[in-house]
Amino acid sequence: MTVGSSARRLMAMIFPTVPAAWQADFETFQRQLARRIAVVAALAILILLPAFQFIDYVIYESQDDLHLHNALWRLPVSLAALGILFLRWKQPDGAWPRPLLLLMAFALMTMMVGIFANDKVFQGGPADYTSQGLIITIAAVSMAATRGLRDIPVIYGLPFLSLPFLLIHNGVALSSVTTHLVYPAAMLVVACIVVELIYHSNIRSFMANQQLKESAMTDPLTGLLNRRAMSKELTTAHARSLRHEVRYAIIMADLDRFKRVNDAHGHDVGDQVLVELGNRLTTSLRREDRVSRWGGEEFLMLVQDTDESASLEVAEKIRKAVEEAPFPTSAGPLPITLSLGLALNSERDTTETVIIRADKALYQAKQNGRNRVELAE
Ligand SMILES: Nc1nc2c(ncn2[C@@H]2O[C@H](COP(=O)(O)OP(=O)(O)OP(=O)(O)O)[C@@H](O)[C@H]2O)c(=O)[nH]1
Repeated sequence: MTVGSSARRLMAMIFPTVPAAWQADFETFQRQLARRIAVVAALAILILLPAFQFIDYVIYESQDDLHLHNALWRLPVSLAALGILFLRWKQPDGAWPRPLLLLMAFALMTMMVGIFANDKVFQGGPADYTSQGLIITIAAVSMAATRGLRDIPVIYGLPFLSLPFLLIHNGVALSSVTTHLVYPAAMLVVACIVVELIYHSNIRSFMANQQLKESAMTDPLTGLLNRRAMSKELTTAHARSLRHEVRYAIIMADLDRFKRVNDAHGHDVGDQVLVELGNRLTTSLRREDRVSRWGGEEFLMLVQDTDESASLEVAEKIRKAVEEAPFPTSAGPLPITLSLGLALNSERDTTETVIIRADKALYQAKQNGRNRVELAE
């Protein structure tokens, strides 16, 4: 292994990226994560901000300007939190979680920076208390950056850029503005690191989960759907067929005289034939159709939105794709053929009855000489 490839593997381990095929699932994962964080953060905000407002009154009783100022800074973030809880109730599966979470985080940082800038100059004001508040807020808001570093400018950019102006506006001397910026700037750097670590650990846990999910759904030899996953697909297709009044077809396919291949060339060569068959079946079907390894050398295919002549054409195309070119194996090219049974669903069917009819048609194809398609009655 070269130094370059080791470095690349190390970088991929530290900064994993999501493969294109999983992007849609990753979006869903991100949205669910953002929704959970948004709801918890909104509840925390709606409990903590009124509590802080009350504590301000108790500690700094006579400073009405301070209370009004703080209440105004606290209002937008409280509204954003209320908006999140409202949408969670009205549109639980909507696309709002990420944008609203970012908006609430931005409002929270703006609030904190505003209060921080004001308390720095307030006579007897709670400067230390807001410095600590700023640190805690930055740490808490880091959770809102569900896309890592790229969310930071959205959340922190404007509040931090406006901090020097707020300080000057509140009467801080130009010469001491930079002193007041040290704390927030240091926290910003820490936040960037934390956010990136959280983001990549999220990606890693998503990928681990996804790999588990995929391996529970696929046949390890051919990479096709396994029987369990295909059963789910059939249930969905059946419900869809009833709802939209469209038909689906099930094609049950079985290699002809496959035992002879195993006996003559060994199990490994037999496995190579199964893998090649999986590829040919997949490339013969449309994207919305499904192929599964139903049992040892038996494959079940689901053809969506179809009718008798179209599905017969598909089955014939598959048969030809297997027959027309020998299968490349380590024992050399082997001529292979496939028998297929085809059944279309009707209103009276369940998925099980369609499978039984496809199976019977397959049996008929074997009886009638193999390497052929039979349509179920
Ligand atoms: N290499 C390999 N062979 C398998 C696998 N699963 C099942 N088989 C073999 O598939 C063969 C099926 O044989 P049979 O049921 O007798 O059928 P056939 O020889 O294909 O004959 P017909 O179906 O009647 O045309 C058996 O030899 C099984 O061992 C597998 O995962 N790998």
